[in-house]
Amino acid sequence: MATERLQFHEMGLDDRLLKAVADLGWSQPTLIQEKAVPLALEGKDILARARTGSGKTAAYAVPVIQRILASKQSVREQDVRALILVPTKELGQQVQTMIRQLTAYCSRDVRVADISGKADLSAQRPILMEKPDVVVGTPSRVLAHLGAQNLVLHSSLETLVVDEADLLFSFGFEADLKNLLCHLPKIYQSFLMSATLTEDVQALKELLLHNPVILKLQGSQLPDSSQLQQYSIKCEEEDKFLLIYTLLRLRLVQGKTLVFVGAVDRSYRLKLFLEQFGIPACVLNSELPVHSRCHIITQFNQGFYDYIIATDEQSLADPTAAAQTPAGKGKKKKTTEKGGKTKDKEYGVSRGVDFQNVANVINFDFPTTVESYIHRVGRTARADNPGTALSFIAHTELALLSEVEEGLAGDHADSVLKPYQFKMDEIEGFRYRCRDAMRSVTKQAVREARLKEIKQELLNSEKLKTYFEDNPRDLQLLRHDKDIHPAVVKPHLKNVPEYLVPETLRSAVTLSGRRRRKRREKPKPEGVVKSSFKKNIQGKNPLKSFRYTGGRNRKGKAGQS
Ligand SMILES: Nc1ncnc2c1ncn2[C@@H]1O[C@H](COP(=O)(O)OP(=O)(O)OP(=O)(O)O)[C@@H](O)[C@H]1O
Repeated sequence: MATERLQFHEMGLDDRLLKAVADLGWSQPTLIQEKAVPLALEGKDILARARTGSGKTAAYAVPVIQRILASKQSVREQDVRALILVPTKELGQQVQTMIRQLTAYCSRDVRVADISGKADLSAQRPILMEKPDVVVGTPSRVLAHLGAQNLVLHSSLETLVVDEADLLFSFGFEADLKNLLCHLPKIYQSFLMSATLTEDVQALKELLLHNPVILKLQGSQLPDSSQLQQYSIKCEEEDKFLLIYTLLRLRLVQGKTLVFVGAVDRSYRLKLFLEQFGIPACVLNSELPVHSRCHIITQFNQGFYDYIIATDEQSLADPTAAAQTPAGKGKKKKTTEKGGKTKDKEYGVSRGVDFQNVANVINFDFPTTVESYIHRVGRTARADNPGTALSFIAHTELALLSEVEEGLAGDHADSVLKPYQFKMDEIEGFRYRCRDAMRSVTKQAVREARLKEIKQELLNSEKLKTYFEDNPRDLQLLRHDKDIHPAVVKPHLKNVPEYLVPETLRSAVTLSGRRRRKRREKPKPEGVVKSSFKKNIQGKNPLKSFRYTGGRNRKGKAGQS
């Protein structure tokens, strides 16, 4: 239904900006944009809390760009006018991309540089010497450049944005941020943006904002159940593998899916496990170079992969904390994992990264904090899209589930996770195959999978390109080195014999990669969200026809209580 929402063209924005917004297909501002943009254009400091995926980036980017465009009408020296602080490199690149999209018709007038990447300070110096209008970076990076005099802000800066504000302190940026403030002028406009309002944000508010307008939008921190459906399934550790196999192999979960696990090792375990059934997934973790991480996200967004197995930043708090250890909460961040592997402390998958069109988020391991749950689940149901979140809960994670439910219940009655009644006994037939597959996923296989990833990185490395040009033999050796994790894939596991498929699903699922004839879907009445979980022939969600305990329901009637 058309609302009386203030429209972009009623905000007094530059035509070039409006054209770019139209190109992005944004027919109207989101709620946070509608509220924040006019206030920002009035010059107010803003503290905004709005749920994940609600369009906070453009809520500050649009006024930042507008202000720069307006100032360019008078002859002024080229200078850095806006600084956007982000907690992670992924987010840095994403913010830069969004600003580039919004300045598609005025890219000469508004130049943006993201310095959060891994390049040497000296390599980034020339970029900063050109004084881009907008600089995006992590606090440590920005501080390093300020210290090296590559960046001077005390006379030119007009706007400071702190994106994902709650994360900056928890990522250990507090000292950097305080030092950084000494380099800023006395007066500038500030924005603090966050999906969660923590004590850290409160502390930041005192530090950065002057008499701000506080926009605390939407009661709930996550979309309500008409847009986002949240479920939990109680199961034991081994069942997690059985469940994910069933959900993905029988395509009960459809569409792009992010699977979160609690540790890097575990992500490779899961990847290798799924690979044996012919289910390809890529891993995303802090050990991968930033370039590769961003590449994976871009490729996922472009539809090259359906599944990403991600280790989010909570695992940095305690790398050994897989599913079994709910006590990771509040622990100090480490930057090395077992075995001395260096992790990137400026890595974050679940915070702010705009994975596009994610239909499902699966918490294979449950997150250790309420915030982490919100941010992980917030990767789906973004903007106006529907989404589903499904959490596997081992008994060691029950306390965490209660904590999250409590945290969300205060927020919105709709937010509470509904139990997914799953007939585990009907998929018992798959257990043997899963055990068979798990036997191949040895520590050695996991180690080799990690090595393979590194080998791939070496082959793709821009930095090593010239080295390989000078030393082609090394490149050949690396290329023709025997595949590091040889055929753990067992071809016989790829196919699912029909007799193993629960009766209730036989007519609905896709086996051996062959699709059954698609049923033409009736157009849905307005407002009905299409579930991303595949429906069975009776039109019921097949997952709901399973019961974890209790009697069988051969007819496939919905068994959810
Ligand atoms: N006015 C709009 N209309 C439609 N889509 C929009 C609009 N504004 C932003 N979007 C899209 O919504 C998605 C989410 O936006 P964004 O990443 O800014 O959310 P966010 O609030 O910063 O989320 P998070 O808290 O997770 O960082 C993006 O894909 C963006 O392109």
